[in-house]
Amino acid sequence: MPQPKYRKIAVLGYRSVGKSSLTIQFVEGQFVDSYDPTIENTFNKMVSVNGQDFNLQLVDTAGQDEYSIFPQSHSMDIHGYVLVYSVTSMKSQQFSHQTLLEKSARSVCVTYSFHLIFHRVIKPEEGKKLADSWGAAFMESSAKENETAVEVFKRIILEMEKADGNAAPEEKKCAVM
Ligand SMILES: Nc1nc2c(ncn2[C@@H]2O[C@H](COP(=O)(O)OP(=O)(O)OP(=O)(O)O)[C@@H](O)[C@H]2O)c(=O)[nH]1
Repeated sequence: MPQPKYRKIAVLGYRSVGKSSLTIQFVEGQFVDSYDPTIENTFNKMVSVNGQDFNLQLVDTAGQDEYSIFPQSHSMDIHGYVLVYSVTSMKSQQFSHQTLLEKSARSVCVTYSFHLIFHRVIKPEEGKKLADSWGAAFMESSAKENETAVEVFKRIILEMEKADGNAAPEEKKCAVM
């Protein structure tokens, strides 16, 4: 069995788009209904993807806005980024443009939280087009569904593997430990 690979992932995006909810759904398997603005939280999780163990460190960052200064620490030692916006907020999507363009992300996985789906204002094809223009992976997910939250982190692992020049492993089950 190969040694676990350490990977550090930053979860970024506009304020209140579901960064913490998505991360906690992945790490703890539960949906947090309350809203408590994040300063910064770090989580650790071991996952196995295609027979390779990954020791993940997830940095759930404080929500950014037009006035935030992007912390230098979020550009250092990060192997991959999960950029979140809410499909209910055009502003949060436009902001994700800015965040991404400001930095040289090594691997980016874009995810869209189904935040109050009845008020969706951004169509999936719009998100896909945007992600394609960055060469980023695209996914829609809901922090209420464990399966889609797991898929997001599985996808960013695969994107990081590709960026490392490792042949993209075949699609197999992702086991969360
Ligand atoms: N219905 C629904 N609500 C969500 C979803 N994701 C997050 N929420 C709700 O949206 C609110 C904000 O979620 P958070 O996860 O705290 O957002 P955040 O981006 O971490 O917030 P900041 O750290 O302040 O930027 C909470 O009340 C969550 O319960 C989702 O996928 N579906």
